[in-house]
Amino acid sequence: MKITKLTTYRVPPRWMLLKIETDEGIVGWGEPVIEGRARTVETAVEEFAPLLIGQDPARINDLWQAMYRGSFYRGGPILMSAIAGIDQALWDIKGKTLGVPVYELLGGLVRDRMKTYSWVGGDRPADVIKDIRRLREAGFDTFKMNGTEELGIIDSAAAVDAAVGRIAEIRAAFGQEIEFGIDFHGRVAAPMAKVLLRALEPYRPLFVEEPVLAEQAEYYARLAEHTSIPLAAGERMFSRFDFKRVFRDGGIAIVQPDLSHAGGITECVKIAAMAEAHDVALAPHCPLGPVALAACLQVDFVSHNAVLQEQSMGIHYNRDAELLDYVSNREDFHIEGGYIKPLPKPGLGVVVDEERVIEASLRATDWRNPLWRHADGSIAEW
Ligand SMILES: O=C(O)C(=O)C[C@@H](O)[C@H](O)CO
Ligand SMILES: [Mg+2]
Repeated sequence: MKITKLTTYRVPPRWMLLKIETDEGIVGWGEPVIEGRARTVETAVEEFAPLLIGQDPARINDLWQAMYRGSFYRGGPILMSAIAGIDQALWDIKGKTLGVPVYELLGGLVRDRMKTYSWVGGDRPADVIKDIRRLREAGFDTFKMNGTEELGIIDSAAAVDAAVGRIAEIRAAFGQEIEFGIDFHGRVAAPMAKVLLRALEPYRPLFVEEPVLAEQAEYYARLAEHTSIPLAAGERMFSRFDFKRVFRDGGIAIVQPDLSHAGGITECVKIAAMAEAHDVALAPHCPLGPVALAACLQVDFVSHNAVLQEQSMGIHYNRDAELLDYVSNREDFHIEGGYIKPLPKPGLGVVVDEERVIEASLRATDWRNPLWRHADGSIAEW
């Protein structure tokens, strides 16, 4: 079998889907995208195409190494997202060729269902109580929200109290009937992370995510000494080589590689195994589309240390398209009581409605994350 064509489709709300065709008619789908840089990743995919056209899609490991090591300048969000989507599509082709889901090719299931969580509140964490109530009716009991609005490197007691007060309200409203992660989203600098973590302790969040920016990873171990709250990170790390420093230095209890940013299934199963060796849990990051989620689930179902799966149903980014809009086999993505079952179909397990993708690609917009500024006019982390 030979790879014959790569086609990318940028689609609302902010995703990009990749179709890889072969000379035997089997097609694989991937989701190579970095939110806010879809066109840049699209160019990176186009630049990898000459390396792939004419090659045997079954040789995923060799093609992965050729894309990664064939780039003298390597790693980082753009190239690793391009490789991720291509890798996903190659695994999709392999599974479809052999007539089995990818998890069967990775040693089979380690669990019968996977726990998922939903986002509540928006960029500025408002209305979380209302959102939790609505999603609890849909059977969810685990949630994630932004922990703060803009926050200064050093900020006021009032800003801390506003952040903590929201969490206190949640516990007052729902007690221990729900669990939730708090995403600091890189908005919190190390000095304030200590203050906030200490103030949030009484409310026992399931985890605090990106307690500081990924480029401040050396603080994870120090912050972990300072709090019992499990710390999570990973969406802005892009390969084993980024994660190995986190495992070496410690401090992170949950790693959250993004299957569409960190080199795809081939790389993320290795990151998952590294995490297991360090007694670190896996909770893949996935605020993206259905192909990314399907790739996450393939890794979740073969990873002993997988504990939680993010999915974007109802997330505040999905303005003009929802998670399953481009999927024909929506029933396979049914979430019951917050759990999802293994996707039964061959390959990644997602049947892409190509007509809807093509139609939607005609109205794709260039999503960009907002640029926030503090009251003094200086740039604020979003
Ligand atoms: O889902 C998460 O954990 C996030 O932090 C959302 C963020 O990743 C946005 O997708 C960036 O555009
Ligand atoms: Mg996050």
